[in-house]
Amino acid sequence: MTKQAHANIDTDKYPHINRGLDGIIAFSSTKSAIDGEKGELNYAGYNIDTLAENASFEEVAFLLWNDRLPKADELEELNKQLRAERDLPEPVLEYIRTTDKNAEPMSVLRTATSMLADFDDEATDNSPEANMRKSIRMTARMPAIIAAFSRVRDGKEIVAPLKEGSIAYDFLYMLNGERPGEKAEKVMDICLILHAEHGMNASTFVCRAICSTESEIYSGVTGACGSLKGPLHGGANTAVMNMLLNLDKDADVEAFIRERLAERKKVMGFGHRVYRTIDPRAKHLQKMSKQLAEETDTVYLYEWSDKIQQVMKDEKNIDPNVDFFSATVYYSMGIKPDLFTCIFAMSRVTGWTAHFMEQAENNRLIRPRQLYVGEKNQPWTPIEKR
Ligand SMILES: CC(=O)SCCNC(=O)CCNC(=O)[C@H](O)C(C)(C)COP(=O)(O)OP(=O)(O)OC[C@H]1O[C@@H](n2cnc3c(N)ncnc32)[C@H](O)[C@@H]1OP(=O)(O)O
Ligand SMILES: O=C([O-])CC(=O)C(=O)O
Repeated sequence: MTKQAHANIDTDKYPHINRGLDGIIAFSSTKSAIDGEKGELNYAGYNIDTLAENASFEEVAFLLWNDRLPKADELEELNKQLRAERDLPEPVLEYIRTTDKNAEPMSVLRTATSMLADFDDEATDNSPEANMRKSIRMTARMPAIIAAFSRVRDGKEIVAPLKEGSIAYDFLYMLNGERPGEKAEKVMDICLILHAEHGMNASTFVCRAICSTESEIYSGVTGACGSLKGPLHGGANTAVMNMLLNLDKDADVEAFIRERLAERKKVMGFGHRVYRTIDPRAKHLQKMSKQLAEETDTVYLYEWSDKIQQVMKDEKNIDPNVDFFSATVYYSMGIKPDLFTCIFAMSRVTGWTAHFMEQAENNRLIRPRQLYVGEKNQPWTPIEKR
């Protein structure tokens, strides 16, 4: 009955209803520009290709938080702060040690990020200065949470951060218990750059909506984690890998995809609300996926991905998004599929916090309207007569 009420909406009478807020401009922002037709993405004035080729993730974080690139001493200072803040409070480590080993890593990341607020004296200080310090703290600590849970559930000791090098370097060190090579660090760094910011995506919208009530930044990031983990958003990278790993080695991938489409099922890692062509981030990830597959024994996964891309183009004219090739990149690096979305989050925290601070600077409560499609003023029926 309720479903029927939604289906019966007279769209001539209510032309302004916009399911999914598609195309609605709700904010102005200096953080990123997406040209969905051209397949172009800029972060605060810099093309993603330029950043992927030249920047470090830490430089991108500075750019998103300050709308300009850092000078050498500013980058050094930011790196110093990011390294100094990597330790987790003991109760957060204890939560990670004692939570269910089968918990979803994104749920653990969400809960532990929320807990960080309890051990931050500045948690409820909404001043721009405190928000910047908390953004740095969360960016520094989220990788430690992910790595710690990954080790604990595998029955291994938690590895403390080295507090050296880049976020990518220390994350891989904490995850694997050994210092990463230059190439692995570089690949991870580029992945973090590519995932840092993307306009008014669902999780960033959630973060801004939380900010708009004058709540605080840990709540914004916690809510954003909850939004990102859904399979229609950041959770798609895990879903892509699970789809590939569930196929038999001799599977007819083309037939598998055609069958899914015939059943009107979605193929994860494809399609986008804004892009009408290939996601510019996917191009970088595809290149890395191919190279890494050739260096490991996972060439078949790249070949499957390539085939899926062709079928999706032929059948639906739909292109890969950021989640499609990131899946095989992380897999080739030996990372477990259910950690992929966490890696997305440890990058996107920079975009979320940048938007939180931007919203706080120019705030208005976010509160759209709904069209009520139910009954009204019904007579009361006593419980025994219902
Ligand atoms: C980081 C990110 O969040 S990137 C997105 C990650 N999500 C995914 O990869 C999940 C798969 N993709 C999708 O579900 C969608 O493309 C979304 C959610 C990303 C965008 O959704 P919307 O803008 O609402 O588009 P919508 O879902 O209405 O799709 C429009 C049409 O394209 C089809 N379509 C879109 N994506 C796909 C897909 N991945 N596989 C098959 N068909 C698809 C839909 O079935 C629909 O077809 P129809 O008009 O015949 O019904
Ligand atoms: O913009 C979106 O809707 C989703 C996306 O690609 C992202 O958040 O990176």
